[in-house]
Amino acid sequence: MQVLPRPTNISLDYKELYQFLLACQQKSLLKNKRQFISIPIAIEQVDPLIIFENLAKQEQLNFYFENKGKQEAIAAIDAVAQLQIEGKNRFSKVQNFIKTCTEDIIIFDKLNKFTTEPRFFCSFSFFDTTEADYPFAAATVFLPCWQIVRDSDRTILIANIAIDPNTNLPALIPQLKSDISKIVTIEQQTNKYSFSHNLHTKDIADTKKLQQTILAALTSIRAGQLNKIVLAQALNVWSAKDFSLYNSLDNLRQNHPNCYIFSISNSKGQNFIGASPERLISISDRKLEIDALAGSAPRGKTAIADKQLANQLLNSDKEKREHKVVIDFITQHLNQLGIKPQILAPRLRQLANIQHLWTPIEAKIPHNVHPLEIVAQLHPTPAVAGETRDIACQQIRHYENFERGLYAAPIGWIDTQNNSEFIVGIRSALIDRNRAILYAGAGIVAGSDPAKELAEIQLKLQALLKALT
Ligand SMILES: C=C(O[C@@H]1C=C(C(=O)O)C=C[C@H]1O)C(=O)O
Repeated sequence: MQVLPRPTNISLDYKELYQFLLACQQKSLLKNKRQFISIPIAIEQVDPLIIFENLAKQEQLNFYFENKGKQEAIAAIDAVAQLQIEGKNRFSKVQNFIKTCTEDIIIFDKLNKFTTEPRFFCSFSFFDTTEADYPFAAATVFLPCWQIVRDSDRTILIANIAIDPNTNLPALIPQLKSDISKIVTIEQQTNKYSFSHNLHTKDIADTKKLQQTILAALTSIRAGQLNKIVLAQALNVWSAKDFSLYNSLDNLRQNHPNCYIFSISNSKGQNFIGASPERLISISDRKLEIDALAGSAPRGKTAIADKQLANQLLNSDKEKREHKVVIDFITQHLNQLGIKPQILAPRLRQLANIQHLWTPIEAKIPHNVHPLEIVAQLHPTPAVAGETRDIACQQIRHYENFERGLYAAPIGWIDTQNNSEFIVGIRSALIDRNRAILYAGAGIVAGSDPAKELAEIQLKLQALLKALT
């Protein structure tokens, strides 16, 4: 059980807000267009996951993001505007949607006290299109009704509302007041429900077949068809009871404090969740940060064994080649956008169960480059597809007998100032009531040992399985 200080009064002048909304309604009348009013409110430090658990409903679009190590957590609940699309131009269509909505956003923040802007939350699938029965669209973007952003020293709640000439403002204010009061008085303590593990599992791509696929991929690599391919496995899991989204996310953040914990719902009862160590992009005041992450080893059981594994990883030719392919690809594709990256020294990214070779990449981005142009250029990187990209993607389609869907694809947010963060949705699971499909993969290059790659995938899947309750 976790107990946090209970939120107290918040400072929002509803009379002043009413006058402001009247002026916004006038504007909407003149423009003949609905306007979005964004109302930021500083509230006491809360756990956004508890708010998420209490407020988020299965029939709404919802989004959760947390990096415990960085003391950052975001909950986005329900949509005031949304778009779900398929197809090749999905990144630019989402960009246009954000641009159009942003033109209609009016922020009620007269003193300019808050630097937290309203954010658009997005998920993309690995490929441009998804199979007809896959429960998420190839691209989803939404402006939430409620956004809660907590960092190390403050929590900002944002209410986004749509106003048109017909909106009944006298009725809206008491509703808003009651909703805000409900949110800030949510009991900041929670009891985890006890849940007996009775999980049944079945590999979709059975392990023997995956081993054969890895051998076939190695033959293609030797024949010079490609340099690297990332092959994944899907694991079907059933439980007697429905999985608890809250418990699973809470487990993930406790077990993987250095990873990005995420959850996105499709408003039809399915959720895509995971704990990813890989940041595709993060942009703050035009400073771009990217993680090149590829090349792995397990963690050792003792400090000496761990150090030995780390040293082997840092010095292995095969792992270094697998890693370099990712750095070269990112550099090249940023150059194509006129971005000159700085490649920092390679290092280790040590997680609870696994360690990776990691090279941080930084750059200052020009004013005219939108975060989604960078995402569109980079996705999928050779960390999750391979090299060359097109051939690797064709072979992934050929070899993998399951829909990747949101696995290994960009998930994140963009605010109205083009600050942004997208992670790569690896080590993830599609949850559908009492059923789940777990996904994890590994990069194959010349010299890969199929048994080791299979063991790496199992290690990643087991970490997820442990969190599902
Ligand atoms: C593809 C995944 O992870 C990727 C593959 C890695 C590897 O093979 O060394 C390391 C990190 C990720 O780039 C996954 O976890 O599903």
